[in-house]
Amino acid sequence: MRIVVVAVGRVKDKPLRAALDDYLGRVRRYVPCDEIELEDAPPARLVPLFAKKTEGSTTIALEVMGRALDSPSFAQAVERAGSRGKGVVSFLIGGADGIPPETSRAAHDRLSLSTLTFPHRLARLVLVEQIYRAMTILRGEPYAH
Ligand SMILES: C[S@@+](CC[C@H](N)C(=O)[O-])C[C@H]1O[C@@H](n2cnc3c(N)ncnc32)[C@H](O)[C@@H]1O
Repeated sequence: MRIVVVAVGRVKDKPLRAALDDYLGRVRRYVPCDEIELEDAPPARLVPLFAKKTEGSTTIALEVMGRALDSPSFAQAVERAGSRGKGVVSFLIGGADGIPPETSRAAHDRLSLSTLTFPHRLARLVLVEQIYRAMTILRGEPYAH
């Protein structure tokens, strides 16, 4: 399995960047994981960008109104997605205006992290933490605090 996080916006805030890098590093102990940042743009420009960056992968759009899962079920969903096709799982995070509807419709799955709406950079951090948690669940290993 390989994981790609495709997110709108750059994380420039140092503490947030450090927290993201910490969890990305933890995920990379288990699987290769890339982070791709897209410039925020109108939907007409974002749709082809998302499509290009996720070509050939199984795509999971992160949306407030997506399927709500607990962490063990999220881990199963990641494992299932990783067993499809080439084994590349792309997670999509939108910008301030969310994921374009066309990109959302094209995704293989739509998952929610909470019924609360987070700023996109914070949603990215919660997502990467949950991917790390999923890896520990799938391997039956303790979560390192
Ligand atoms: C500020 S939110 C976008 C809000 C926008 N009005 C909408 O309804 O999509 C920015 C991005 O963060 C992610 N996000 C924020 N809260 C989320 C949540 N609870 N579950 C999943 N993704 C979330 C989504 O990818 C969303 O596109």
